[in-house]
Amino acid sequence: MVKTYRHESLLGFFKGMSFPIVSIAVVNSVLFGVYSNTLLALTATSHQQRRAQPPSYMHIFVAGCTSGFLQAYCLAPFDLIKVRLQNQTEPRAKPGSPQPRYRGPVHCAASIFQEEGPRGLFRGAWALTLRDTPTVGIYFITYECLCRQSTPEGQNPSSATVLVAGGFAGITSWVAATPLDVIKARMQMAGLKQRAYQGVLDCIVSSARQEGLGVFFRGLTINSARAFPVNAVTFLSYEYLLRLWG
Ligand SMILES: C[N+](C)(C)CCCC[C@H](N)C(=O)O
Repeated sequence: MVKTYRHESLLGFFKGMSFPIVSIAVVNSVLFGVYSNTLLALTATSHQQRRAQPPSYMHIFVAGCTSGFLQAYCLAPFDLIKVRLQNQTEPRAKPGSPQPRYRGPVHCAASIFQEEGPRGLFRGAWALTLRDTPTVGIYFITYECLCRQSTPEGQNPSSATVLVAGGFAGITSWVAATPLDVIKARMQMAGLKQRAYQGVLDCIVSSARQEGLGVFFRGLTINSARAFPVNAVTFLSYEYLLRLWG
């Protein structure tokens, strides 16, 4: 954090932000929409009915994994651009300093498209899918379990319960997701700052061989620190919007 601030000023912390802000609405819409509609297909209960007829944890896990798998492909291009921009560490425009490779998210997308073709925008998508499919299942199971433990049967959880359950769902799912999150980011940077890999398995094996197993938990602390507030607010919005419109 100190180096980023000194090297790139406060703006360094908001690099690559415009795309995630635009994309997170679409990705969350797919994430929560597929989850809720898969539960509707599995249990024939709407969101409101599920408080009185709670789905089984198996159904919640299946719906979460389905949602994680489908939202990964919506997320992949936006996530790639975010990682590429966040890994540009050239100092802010100082005379004589080397210019960063990408001038911004649109230039980044156009450069990847020109240099690597449309498939280039899905670099790291497999690792992202492997990361998100099981961990979104864990995400929703954790949320539902904590809500049920703190809410009388048949009632809606309170705002405090939703915030705490959502926050811990975020942390739990990111703890499970961080190893593959590291691999995903390396696959997305392959060929630029990272050596090119022969695939996800090659990236996992060579990273473990060269840097030890600790490499798979790089970023866990920062991921967890941001995961609580982000997902607490996400679930509160989800619950209240559905109560308003559901
Ligand atoms: C499944 N995985 C842990 C990767 C993400 C689940 C939480 C996603 C949330 N939008 C966030 O940014 O934290």
